[in-house]
Amino acid sequence: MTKKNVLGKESGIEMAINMAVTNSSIFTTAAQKPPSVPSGYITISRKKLLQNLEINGGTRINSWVDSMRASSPTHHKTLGDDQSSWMLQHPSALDMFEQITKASKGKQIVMFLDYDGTLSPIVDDPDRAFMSDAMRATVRKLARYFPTAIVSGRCRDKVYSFVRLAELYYAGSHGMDIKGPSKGSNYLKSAQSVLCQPASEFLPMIDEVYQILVEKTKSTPGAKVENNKFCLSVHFRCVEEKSWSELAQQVRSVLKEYPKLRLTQGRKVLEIRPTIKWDKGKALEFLLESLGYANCADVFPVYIGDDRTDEDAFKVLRDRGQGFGILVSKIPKETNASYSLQEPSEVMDFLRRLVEWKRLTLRRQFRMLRRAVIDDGLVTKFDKAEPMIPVQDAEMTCA
Ligand SMILES: O=P(O)(O)OC[C@H]1O[C@H](O[C@H]2O[C@H](CO)[C@@H](O)[C@H](O)[C@H]2O)[C@H](O)[C@@H](O)[C@@H]1O
Repeated sequence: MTKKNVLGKESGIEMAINMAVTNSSIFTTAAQKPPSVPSGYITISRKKLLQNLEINGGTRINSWVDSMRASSPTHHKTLGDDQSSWMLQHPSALDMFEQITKASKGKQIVMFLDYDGTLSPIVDDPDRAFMSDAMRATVRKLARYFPTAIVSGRCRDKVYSFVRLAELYYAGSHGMDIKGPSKGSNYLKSAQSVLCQPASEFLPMIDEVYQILVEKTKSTPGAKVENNKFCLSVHFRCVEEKSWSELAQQVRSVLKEYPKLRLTQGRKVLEIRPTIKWDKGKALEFLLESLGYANCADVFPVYIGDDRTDEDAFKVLRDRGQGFGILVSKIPKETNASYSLQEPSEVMDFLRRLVEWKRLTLRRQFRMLRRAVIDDGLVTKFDKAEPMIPVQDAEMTCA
């Protein structure tokens, strides 16, 4: 039933079905359509797709499991035609750097960064997904130049314990737990207290389901249930592939008793979350609004992420026609992102280039301003003031 393409990955049909399982509201209008799928992929009508989903729970489980299998980069070694075609549609953000900065000209860039697989490499143990010191230093510099938010499926406290930068915005639990910087934000001071928890009423239910799932899955070697406060993750990464269907079935059977919870899929993980209409895309909109960019044409949001759950944010940007998404992936995936990066090390390169570009741009602007002041004969006043203004802050004001 599963049609593999030349890279041995899931076919267009399977991708489409899996995406629909994750978010059935996707692709409802022509305007929301993602870029057309690369040649060699097969498309399927929405009606047919929904029929496929209705067949039975088993089909759904199989498609999750097949998709998890397919998403392992170790299965894909060659750069075939499909990959080249996909790269044409989603070129490397590093190769397109100049075009990207040109498009942002005169606008305020706001950065949104997913954590796992974007800032930190994917590892077997979710408790040891540390980001490197070099990445931390890069993100710290980034936040000096642009408002920066971490948007993660993890519990907010947990992702903070990995990132440890108090000057950032954090949206944990797939955006269901948002908080502004606790120190040193150069941007909207009142946003420091921003707090958004649209799923608070689900806390007792999530805790209850966590206990049940821990109990239910403990007979499956390698299975791990992670409590992300407003959502849960059931990890498959260390479970033998032959046990994946059974584990997925166990999770599904628990969820049957909780119609107010839904299942979505990540990288070798099934995620349980409230059925509320809230996701990383909504979190992005909420943060833009909190920063004062709700109806602003002069904002340029950039979202970098590697996961299906990041697609909600990519789609928001595509629909708004503002900024763009960057998908971190070594393999072609159906996506609403415009550009791609292969792995966290490329993300770091991209962020460093962005910092350097902004630093040089601001220095140039600062020099021009200084020249203008000198030309206007205000040199004495200006020269007195200069040492009082740290270059960083002086640069910020003319951004
Ligand atoms: O939104 P994110 O920040 O990308 O969080 C999504 C999930 O990330 C974590 O799981 C993933 O990374 C683990 C560590 O590298 C890996 O072992 C696992 O297989 C991946 O799915 C996190 O543990 C989950 O709770 C998040 O939902």
